[in-house]
Amino acid sequence: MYALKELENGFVYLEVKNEAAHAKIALQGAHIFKYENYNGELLWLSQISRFETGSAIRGGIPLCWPRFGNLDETLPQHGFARTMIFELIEVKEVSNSLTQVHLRLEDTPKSRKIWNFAFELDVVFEISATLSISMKTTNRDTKEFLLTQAFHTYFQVDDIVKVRIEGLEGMKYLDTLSDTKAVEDQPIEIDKEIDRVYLGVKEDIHLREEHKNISIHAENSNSAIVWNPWAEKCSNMSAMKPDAYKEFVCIESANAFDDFRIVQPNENVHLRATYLTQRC
Ligand SMILES: O=P(O)(O)OC[C@H]1O[C@@H](O)[C@H](O)[C@@H](O)[C@@H]1O
Repeated sequence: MYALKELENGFVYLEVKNEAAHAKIALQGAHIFKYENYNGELLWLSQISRFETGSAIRGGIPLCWPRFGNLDETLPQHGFARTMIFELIEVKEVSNSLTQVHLRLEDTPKSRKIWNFAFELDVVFEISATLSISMKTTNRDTKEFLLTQAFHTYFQVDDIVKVRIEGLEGMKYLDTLSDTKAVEDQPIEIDKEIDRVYLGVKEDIHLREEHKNISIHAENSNSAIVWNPWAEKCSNMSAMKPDAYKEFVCIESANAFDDFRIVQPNENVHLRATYLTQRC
């Protein structure tokens, strides 16, 4: 079953339930903020996140589009899609345990003021025993445009200091905190602030905890970001409780930095990620 729901302030989201999973997707930002299957909840959501037009939800999977990060001073950090209202194109109950949700954003006078291109951004979720999300960017303009993008996925974890991230060993990364480059020599464990952009990513990434493994399979992505703000930054961030950094890690499948795309008129670019959860 699925239903469109509206909060008192007019904020609209789609609720999907099938035999395999339960999900909630806001029309603002095509932003999934809940996905639960028989292995429990996948996504972290801030207890104090605002659900209101114009501010991005803190948690779930914000879409960074048409920019990842803040290198382009002409655009807001992580682009503008996460605060735009998408159109719900279709919900397809493919089987008892698979629901497809298709949302679309097109350029508007408002988006043209921020980024002066004609485009379509099609986002498709597959809600089943696994979660998959894809973004298809189509250039509807007469001139090419540059695209960087990411699924800014907040994974819920039991305890950040017990997390181990595998699959990025041997990868080059840019440490954006020190603005230095290095090569990852071992699985990642987190005991302080981390903000790294990995390049040349080819393999699946695994987020391992004592009783849970999450595998991230990305398509058409050669970059990934690992981020946790840790205590000091967390206490200064919007819509985050001071201790929230203990409960999540962001592992973002991206086309970021050197992994940017140039999209020619009438061409499109796909980015897709699939998340598989396992109890152990
Ligand atoms: O607060 P925002 O705009 O959602 O960004 C959160 C974080 O997003 C991450 O992707 C960036 O690497 C961090 O530098 C940034 O702080």
